[in-house]
Amino acid sequence: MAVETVPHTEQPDVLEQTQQLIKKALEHMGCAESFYELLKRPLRLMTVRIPIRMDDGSIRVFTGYRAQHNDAVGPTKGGIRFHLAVTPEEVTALSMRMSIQCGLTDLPYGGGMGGIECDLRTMSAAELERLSREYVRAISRIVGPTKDILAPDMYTNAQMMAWIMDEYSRLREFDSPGFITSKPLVLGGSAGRESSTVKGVTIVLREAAKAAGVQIGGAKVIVQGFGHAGGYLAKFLHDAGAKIVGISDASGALYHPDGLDVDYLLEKRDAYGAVTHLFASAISNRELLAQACDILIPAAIENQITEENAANIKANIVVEAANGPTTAKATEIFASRGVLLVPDVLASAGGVVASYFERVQNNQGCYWSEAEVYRKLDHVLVKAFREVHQIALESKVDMRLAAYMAGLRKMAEAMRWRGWV
Ligand SMILES: NC(=O)c1ccc[n+]([C@@H]2O[C@H](COP(=O)([O-])OP(=O)(O)OC[C@H]3O[C@@H](n4cnc5c(N)ncnc54)[C@H](O)[C@@H]3O)[C@@H](O)[C@H]2O)c1
Repeated sequence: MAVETVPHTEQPDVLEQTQQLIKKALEHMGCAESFYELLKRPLRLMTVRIPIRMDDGSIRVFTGYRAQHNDAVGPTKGGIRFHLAVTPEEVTALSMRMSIQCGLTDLPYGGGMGGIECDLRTMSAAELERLSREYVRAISRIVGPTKDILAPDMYTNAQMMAWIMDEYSRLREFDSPGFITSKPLVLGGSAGRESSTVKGVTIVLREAAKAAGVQIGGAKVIVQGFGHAGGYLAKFLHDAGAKIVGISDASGALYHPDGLDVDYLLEKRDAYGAVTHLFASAISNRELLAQACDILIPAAIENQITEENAANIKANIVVEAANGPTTAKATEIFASRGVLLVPDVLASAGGVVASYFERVQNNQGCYWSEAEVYRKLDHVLVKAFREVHQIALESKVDMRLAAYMAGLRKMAEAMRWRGWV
């Protein structure tokens, strides 16, 4: 029985938006049309059909993908998501964004991304293990520690990474920890990897505040979303002396100009990051975004800041902890108003940098402390932020376009040297 899939209408838009940004960035960089011709699609996109015997004895056929955007600089690298709405367009767009993240942080990688159409909630652990193992067998010809390095993404975790690494090592008949990152520590995982993405957000936020002349101590901050990312960021900023004047979750928002009690809210928050339903004074997310603050951190879902509300936002700095919270039109409005927008590709780049550190440690057989990982992460992200900011100032473009230009620079040069363009 084939797995049921649902249409995911947003996916082609994500691909189209990513392609448009790449095209615009290459034009600003003075690259010929041939660069875009190659970069508008992945070099390889593999589709696999995977028959799995389910616990009840029936066979179910799953569809999986692996996109490898560009390997001019080095092997591709990127996550795997297990989700019913995974499509080839989605993994294509995400592989392109991974290329940008690797490029702007100067990692020796291009972007990759994969996924399997499946609904984890309906599968047992044994079925998931069989699916993880068969997926890597199905794509084994095109992946490997020097070809394409895998990692977790939505709805995948360290256990699945361990199964995939184990299956790949069996296939190749040698232990291959550097083939996949975010493994359990005992299998060659890296200290600090789990918090590296959100830790990275705090590093670029600190740099953005410096660049905009805003002191974090005493700054008024609104955080949209109070889950893993939003809760961590609210706590980090609160401890750094900022005043968290607003937070929100899926059902509403809380705002107080004198600051909220973040520790109390974190204590009351449930496992889904929900807390505002406990308060009669809750307002809507839309109302929250229009309140006074110096720094706004969207850390929930996409398309929250649009051409309809961008002009009402009071913050001088907006840091996109979530993926795609600001539309292209809203990005333009921010740029025309002088709001410093730190785009998602830069704000969330800490994860792939820490994945790279994990692979370096696997190759060396020598492991670093969490403090060492964070020190190195700081160094890479400060450099990345400064480069992107400088490109934005020099080329008079917004930070999102500047991030794409920084992300494509090395890849474009490598393609030229290789004679691909
Ligand atoms: N988990 C991480 O380490 C991490 C790090 C950096 C960035 N991110 C990104 O941040 C975003 C959130 O991830 P997470 O891990 O915190 O998820 P999560 O599921 O832990 O939390 C999501 C939060 O957003 C809230 N939310 C959902 N819909 C909302 C809406 N319409 N309006 C306002 N709030 C809403 C939920 O109530 C919850 O508080 C994602 O885009 C993710 O990619 C996650």
